[in-house]
Amino acid sequence: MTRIAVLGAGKVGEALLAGLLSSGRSADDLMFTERYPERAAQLTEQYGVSSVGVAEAAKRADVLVVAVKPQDIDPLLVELNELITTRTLVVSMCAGLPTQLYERCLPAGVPVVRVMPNTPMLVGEAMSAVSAGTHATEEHLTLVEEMLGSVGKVVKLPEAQQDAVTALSGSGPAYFFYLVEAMIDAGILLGLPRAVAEQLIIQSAVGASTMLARTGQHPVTLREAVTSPGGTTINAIRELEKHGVRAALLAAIEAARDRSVELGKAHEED
Ligand SMILES: NC(=O)C1=CN([C@@H]2O[C@H](COP(=O)(O)OP(=O)(O)OC[C@H]3O[C@@H](n4cnc5c(N)ncnc54)[C@H](O)[C@@H]3O)[C@@H](O)[C@H]2O)C=CC1
Ligand SMILES: O=C(O)[C@@H]1CCC=N1
Repeated sequence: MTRIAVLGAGKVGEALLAGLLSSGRSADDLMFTERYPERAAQLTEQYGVSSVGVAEAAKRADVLVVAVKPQDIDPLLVELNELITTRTLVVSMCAGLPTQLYERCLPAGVPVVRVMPNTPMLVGEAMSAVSAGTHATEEHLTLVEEMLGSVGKVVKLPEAQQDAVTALSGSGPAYFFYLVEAMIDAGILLGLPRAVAEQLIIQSAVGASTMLARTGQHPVTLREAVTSPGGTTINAIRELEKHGVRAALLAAIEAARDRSVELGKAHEED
């Protein structure tokens, strides 16, 4: 079995480890590095996966999944440059960072695959997009697609689209959580107990997303089915339009895309 090391076991690193374990992968084939020893000990206790140093990860793993913040990448690349060969596949999950950065800083010919996952990986419902770097072969891509396919859905896209993907599905869960949070507040405004408002909205979100995933119907059709002539929903829709919610989402996602581009530019060669 392919041995995978996650470098940086924060929110995404943990989601990947948890998702891979739930999909049936053995803890013996997984390892992680983590800068904070307390965090490392807690994850080992919870998941039974070993915490290792970066040198051991580079020596033992076939795939190194980089899941540190983009701002923390430089010292890690300096370390890895001394430790890896072209036999190791490097998978970057970092927002904005191009495969070219890795190819420039690591030994010549190292295969790199850029991935943008999202946190529902934790529950096997990730949406991930993968793009091959210069030296990544079809076999490398297949390996990464299999790994991510066990924790959700995967699409293969040109790397030029990764900043848009990051804004859309990488950050996407946050937008849904934000909407849920705001709708629970509306329940409070209408005088419902918080626990009741939470239950009503969370189950409505689960129901709506299951319909989207299972019926194959367009969101407009599903929304129209809830919007009765002279009924309640259309009054709410009028307010959403009046407050520019659609335009706000377009602008918000564009701003996220711009930030992803900016994170990549911060690592361009001088
Ligand atoms: N949080 C999210 O929803 C998503 C995040 N990403 C990307 O995933 C990466 C990680 O994000 P998060 O998990 O949210 O960040 P995080 O801050 O929760 O996790 C990063 C972890 O890396 C550790 N770390 C940093 N440098 C290290 C080093 N040299 N050696 C070992 N451990 C090190 C930190 O202690 C921390 O636990 C980022 O690059 C982000 O752009 C991608 C998709 C979604
Ligand atoms: O906010 C961020 O930078 C990361 C990348 C995609 C989702 N979270």
